[in-house]
Amino acid sequence: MLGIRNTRLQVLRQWRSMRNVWFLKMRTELFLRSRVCGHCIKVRPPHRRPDEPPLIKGWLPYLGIALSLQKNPLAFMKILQRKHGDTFTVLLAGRYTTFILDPFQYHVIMKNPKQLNFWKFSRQLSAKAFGIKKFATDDDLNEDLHRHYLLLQGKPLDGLLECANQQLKEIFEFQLLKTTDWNTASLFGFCASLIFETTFSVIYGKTLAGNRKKLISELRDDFLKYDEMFPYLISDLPIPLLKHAKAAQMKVIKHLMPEKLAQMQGWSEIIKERHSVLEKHYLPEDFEIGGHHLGFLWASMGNTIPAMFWAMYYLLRHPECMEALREEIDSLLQSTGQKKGPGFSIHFNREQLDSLVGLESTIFEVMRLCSYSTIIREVEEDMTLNLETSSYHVRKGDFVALFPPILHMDPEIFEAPEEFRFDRFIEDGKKKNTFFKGGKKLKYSVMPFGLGASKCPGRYFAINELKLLIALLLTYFDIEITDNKTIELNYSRLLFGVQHPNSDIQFRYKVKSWRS
Ligand code: HEM
Repeated sequence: MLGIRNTRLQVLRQWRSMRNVWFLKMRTELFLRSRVCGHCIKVRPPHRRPDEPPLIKGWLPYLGIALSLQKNPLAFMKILQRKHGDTFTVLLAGRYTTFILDPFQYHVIMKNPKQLNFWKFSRQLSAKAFGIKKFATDDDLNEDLHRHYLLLQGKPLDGLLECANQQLKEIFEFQLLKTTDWNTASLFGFCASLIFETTFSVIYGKTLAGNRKKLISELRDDFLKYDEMFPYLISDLPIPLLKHAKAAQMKVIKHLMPEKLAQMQGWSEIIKERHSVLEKHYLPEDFEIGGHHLGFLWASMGNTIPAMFWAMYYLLRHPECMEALREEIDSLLQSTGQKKGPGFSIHFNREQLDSLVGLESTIFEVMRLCSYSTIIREVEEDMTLNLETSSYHVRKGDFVALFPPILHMDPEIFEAPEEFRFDRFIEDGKKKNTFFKGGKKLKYSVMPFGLGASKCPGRYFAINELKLLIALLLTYFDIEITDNKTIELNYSRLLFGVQHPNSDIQFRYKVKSWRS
């Protein structure tokens, strides 16, 4: 009798504990559901259908595998790949996301631009990160703005680079070349300041107000605070920090409202055109105008700043690379009749920058190691993904994604992929673009700039700006690292571009001795 009672009690306890776990899960889910805008938690049958990719839901409601992925994205994706193959679906922050890891299948995204839609995802991101809501109701606005991205390439790019040369001449002459002794600085802060001031002036021109230095420093500091908050803004989670993140966003938007930008002289062609488009779609006092400028500003610097940091970090850690690049730059200066020496007289045009194959290889190697840009599309209607080896059904509202770090760190493509080798992208003194996997030529080998509809329109400017800055720093300064600590990637903005370092590092620089 007592035995039966004990068994009943055990069953009751088990049932209660199961019920509590279930309640906890439901409460978390409902809480998140009530706070999360734009996404709904998908209700799925507990098992995948036979024609769907393997499904990994993780153990956390809503978040799914998000935390495991963020801890060590590459290692975790490799575990999933070993277990489930090159195509699988995961629950990731409220979305079922099908990853295609086989680089020979990447073209699926390009082949189905209508069924695999970039704009929906991009609209949600613009609303969260930049406060732009109008894309959801005004398709023409998106198209009008996109048309002008061509002003970042081709002939207009020459103008932007000319302006960058002028801008850097000022920064070097009036700031960096002023002292003759060693200066110690934090590398990330130094790179962020240099990229911010150069890029902002190239795109928006210069302020007419007298206190120019103060204004640009204020804007830079507010932008960098906003950028720090960026992962929280896009995370979708109801975290207390979100309030601070929104406040930081608002602060930068205020700097970028039309009446403030009207005080700038020398807008680039792209800003003039964007201004006309925004005037057509908004009233002058509409806050979203500032949001559009913030979006463009972030796109132009959000990745370039950490890319510059990592390029300098690897240069400082690899003297053989620094030496080789110095030789390459010196020989370009000689062949173009330019003399190193006191005073800032050096100028590099696009053709000259293009000839710096060692520097370009270094930048691509840095991107290979540090870029986690993930290509994401939303499935418009239930559809079949026809891959070479098999076909999979994916559902409306799910995401399909490519995860290039798997490609970047594939030892079959890049020997010793975890090592920094600055000359990886050089062959017989020329740029090397051809890489193989399993004896087959790859169409894509390094993908920091996205693919297809979402490919970065500023990529040529970005590479040239980085080259220009690094070439000038190496020409005018002796540079040394003063910290011994090893820096790693901080994955807080996982899936979004070049990752930030987990810590800053000290370095020192001194104007080359010909000046003394
Ligand atoms: C190292 C530097 C850079 C990297 C790694 C980079 C990477 C990317 C990536 C991956 C995207 C696509 C995002 C997506 O799929 O959602 C993108 C978009 C974009 N980038 Fe860049 N970018 C860089 C620099 C720049 C610069 C310097 C500019 C402008 C001067 C720029 C302008 C843009 C714009 C306007 C978009 C949005 C395109 C659209 O809406 O379709 N980027 N960038």
